[in-house]
Amino acid sequence: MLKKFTRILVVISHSQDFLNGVCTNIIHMQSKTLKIYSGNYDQYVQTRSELEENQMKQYKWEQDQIANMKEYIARFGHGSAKLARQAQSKEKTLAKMERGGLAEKVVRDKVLIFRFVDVGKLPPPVLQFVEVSFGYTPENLIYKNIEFGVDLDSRVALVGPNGAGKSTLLKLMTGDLHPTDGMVRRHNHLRIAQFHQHLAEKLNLDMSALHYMMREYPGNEEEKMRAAIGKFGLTGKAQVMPMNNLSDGQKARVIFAWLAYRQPHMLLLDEPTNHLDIETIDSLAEALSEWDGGLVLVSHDFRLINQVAKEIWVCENQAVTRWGGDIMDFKQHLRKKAGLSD
Ligand SMILES: Nc1ncnc2c1ncn2[C@@H]1O[C@H](COP(=O)(O)OP(=O)(O)OP(=O)(O)O)[C@@H](O)[C@H]1O
Repeated sequence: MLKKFTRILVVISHSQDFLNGVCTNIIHMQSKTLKIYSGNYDQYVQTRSELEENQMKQYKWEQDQIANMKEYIARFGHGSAKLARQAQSKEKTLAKMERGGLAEKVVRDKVLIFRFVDVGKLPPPVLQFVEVSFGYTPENLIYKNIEFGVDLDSRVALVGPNGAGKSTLLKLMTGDLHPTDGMVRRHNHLRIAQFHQHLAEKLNLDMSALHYMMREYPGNEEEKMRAAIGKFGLTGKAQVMPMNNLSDGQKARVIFAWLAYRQPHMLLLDEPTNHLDIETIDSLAEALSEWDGGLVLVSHDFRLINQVAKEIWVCENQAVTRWGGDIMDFKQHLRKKAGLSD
């Protein structure tokens, strides 16, 4: 109904699905300024990410140039006549750049502080795939003879085409699926926690987040559970109202609190950002960067991958292959493959 509404409609909502359904413009408020993005919420996230990525590139480039010029001026400004002339010329270029306006560093409003509990170390090998083959049916193998290890200092992003087997690989890691051939070895004390979208379906939405956590982890004091949920940015009334009333992003935070309370050594995250806004994603990225456990991430969100992954593994053609560059190189590679220019 709201979609057919022809006059101006202003909506303030946490629900991204709702915003996607009814909005044709998104207004972003930050540092006392407003910026309008045309399109729905998903388009806003995409455009804002791209603009910020470009802004950061420009900022870094300009700052490098400025640092080089300043160094030159300091070193040669009082040198021989020729060098001093060059230094003067650089001084002029520098002044011109500054007059023209420099790119500002991208600054984010910090809205949430996520925190995972540090768990200490387990000696490697922590999780090992030994000549693993797997297929849901024997005649259709998704993986053939794959071998790799994941340890607590691993920060891996799994990428690859839809249906290549990324989620399947996570399930083989957790033991939800068993290899058709070969072996997955896990350290005896290894605790793995997996985040995936279907966990939200397991929440009892008539319960509050606090009630839910107390039922899941019985024998704990209320204060302790409140603190555990609070670490993921759900505070006050939001902890005690039925979860039915929470946004998808807030429900995701309950799930993160639930996972974190198990104090995993290793987190496997399958599309964790689907219902999260940019600021929440950044909080998650920061928490993951500060945490000392192992991480395997499946995500279409290249920004998140860029922030937290140290390695990119490509799942394709029944194999898992380490990508030589970073996720931006991989993005470039995909664009080239699809015949898209920069
Ligand atoms: N329970 C299942 N039974 C049979 N086939 C399955 C099952 N789960 C997944 N598949 C199939 O296995 C293949 C790999 O699926 P998987 O979900 O692991 O891929 P993915 O790389 O995670 O894909 P996406 O990026 O689309 O999420 C797909 O062809 C999928 O249809």
